Amino acid sequence: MTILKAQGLTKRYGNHAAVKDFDLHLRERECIALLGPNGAGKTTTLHMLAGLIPPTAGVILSDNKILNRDTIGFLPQHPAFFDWMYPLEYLLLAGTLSGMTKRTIKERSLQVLEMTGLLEARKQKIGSFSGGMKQRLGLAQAIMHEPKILLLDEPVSALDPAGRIDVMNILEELKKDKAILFSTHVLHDAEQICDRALIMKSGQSVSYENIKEWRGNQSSERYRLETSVSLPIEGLQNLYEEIDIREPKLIVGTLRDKVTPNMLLQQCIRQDIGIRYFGAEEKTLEEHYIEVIEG
Ligand SMILES: Nc1ncnc2c1ncn2[C@@H]1O[C@H](COP(=O)(O)OP(=O)(O)OP(=O)(O)O)[C@@H](O)[C@H]1O
Repeated sequence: MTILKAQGLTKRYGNHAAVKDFDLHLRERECIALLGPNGAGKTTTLHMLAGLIPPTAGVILSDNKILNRDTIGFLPQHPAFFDWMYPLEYLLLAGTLSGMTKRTIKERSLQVLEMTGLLEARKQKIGSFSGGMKQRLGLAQAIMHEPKILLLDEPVSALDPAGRIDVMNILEELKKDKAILFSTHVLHDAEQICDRALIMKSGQSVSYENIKEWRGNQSSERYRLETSVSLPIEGLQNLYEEIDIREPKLIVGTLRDKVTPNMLLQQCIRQDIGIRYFGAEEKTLEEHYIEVIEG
């Protein structure tokens, strides 16, 4: 069932359309990545969906009714923290702003700190937190009131690899009972965790892929060949229809009609080329993204 629907969403600043005719169908427990270059309109879209800025045109519905803000948890791109506060004070503030009672806030704060791996750090001031811990506290704030929908603006872009993995693991858990829409420039994460990827360019949605179906639809006729020596390409080249020599020891390509992978491997053996890896290669979301953005 669609839990968040947007139709014809548009935001104009003067003559400039930051977002134009944007449609979205976010289903229960679905995770969608919002991708696009800087300035594509991702933040503006998330702000409209979160009710932070009014759209110039278009409608936003939840369960086919006018969106109730209580169903949304939002993590801004640059969450503001008071360094002198303790995490529980910050969550008290967030819970109070969401209209929660003091008693519920107390219980729920400990739960969300546990979920975000910050329970042990509850006696530390926020000022002593690392970037990753702050981002997790931002997530804790977003889920305080148990929203059904999470909107996250670049939750991992500013984090180091360990911090990114922590946040991604939390999102994996959260998506078991929440619908999540998050913007990111880290395409690998989007590919790992999301059901769909929505690519925006110049304020418009230009590609909307179901990641599983998109993978299944790919004809895996590209092969990746990694060798232990720099490739003497003569002899191999005429077996390929299309060839991409990425590095001296790595080529990716599609074989000619009637050429089998075995024939390619036999040719490598004849030329005494040591094979380190050979296998079918699927297109990555990153390659698809670049084709869509540059196309
Ligand atoms: N308050 C504003 N006034 C005028 N123009 C704005 C305003 N907010 C955003 N824009 C413009 O709208 C466009 C979309 O901006 P937005 O921040 O939504 O992009 P984004 O995809 O989130 O970019 P990034 O990846 O850099 O965060 C940009 O051209 C931006 O300059």
